[in-house]
Amino acid sequence: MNIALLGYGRMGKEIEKIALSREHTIVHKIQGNITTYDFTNVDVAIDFSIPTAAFENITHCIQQQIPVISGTTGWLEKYDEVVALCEEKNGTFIYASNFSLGVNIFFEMNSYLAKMMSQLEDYNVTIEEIHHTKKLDAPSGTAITLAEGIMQHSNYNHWKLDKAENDDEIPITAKRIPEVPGTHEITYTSAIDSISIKHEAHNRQGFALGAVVAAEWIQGKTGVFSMKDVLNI
Ligand SMILES: NC(=O)C1=CN([C@@H]2O[C@H](COP(=O)(O)OP(=O)(O)OC[C@H]3O[C@@H](n4cnc5c(N)ncnc54)[C@H](OP(=O)(O)O)[C@@H]3O)[C@@H](O)[C@H]2O)C=CC1
Ligand SMILES: O=C(O)C1=N[C@H](C(=O)O)C[C@H](O)C1
Repeated sequence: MNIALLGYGRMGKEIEKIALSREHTIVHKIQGNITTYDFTNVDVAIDFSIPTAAFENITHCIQQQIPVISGTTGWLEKYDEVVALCEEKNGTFIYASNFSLGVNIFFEMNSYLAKMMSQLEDYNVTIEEIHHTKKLDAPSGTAITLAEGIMQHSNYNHWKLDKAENDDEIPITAKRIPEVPGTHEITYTSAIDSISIKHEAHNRQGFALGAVVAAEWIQGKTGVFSMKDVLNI
């Protein structure tokens, strides 16, 4: 595949390594103003840029009929607009707050646990995420996806950064510690005990591999997909 990297920071560089090891070619490493690049020979664009650039990057590719994989977090208020454009243009798009296989298994565990806990009123849930100090957004996209998974199966209706103010809010704590690639923990606490599940990334390889696998999987397909589709879980 000929890949255009939209964003060539920590993730862009990690994706390049994995893509080259799987015999793909990087045709562009785009760090700004996407409109100046020629997409004629591009099979797929992989966007790991910054929250303020993701929407323009993604919509530009959809307009040019280039399939897009996006892992950028912090721009999701415009997700529905991207879906609408994709449908209008018969385009191809995958967003995932987290592309790693481990976290996608963890998402399933989170839903299963939320279902079991939904009848147990003595327990309150909290989410904690820890990331490196260069991260621009808080809470992490993964923490938001985890909160959404809990809300689907419980009486919680919102998430709230730091302290919850109402009973139907899931509090999310975001900690920033140098060099941490990404840790997420969900804890249910009662007066009697606590139950926790945790995912800890040791490096960025899992995120990058998942994004490249998604780019390979999406070839020849049209529509809006998720990592659940890619991994068939
Ligand atoms: N879904 C997932 O699995 C994962 C998602 N992420 C997310 O991916 C994103 C990138 O993370 P990370 O690589 O660590 O961040 P970095 O800051 O290391 O990289 C972002 C890069 O985007 C560049 N950039 C700035 N403006 C644009 C633009 N208009 N178009 C393209 N690129 C641009 C930046 O350039 P410059 O420095 O010159 O501004 C920088 O090199 C974040 O939103 C992060 O949360 C991260 C890991 C996993
Ligand atoms: O910024 C990061 O580094 C990460 N961002 C993603 C997120 O916001 O969930 C995924 C991963 O945890 C690393």
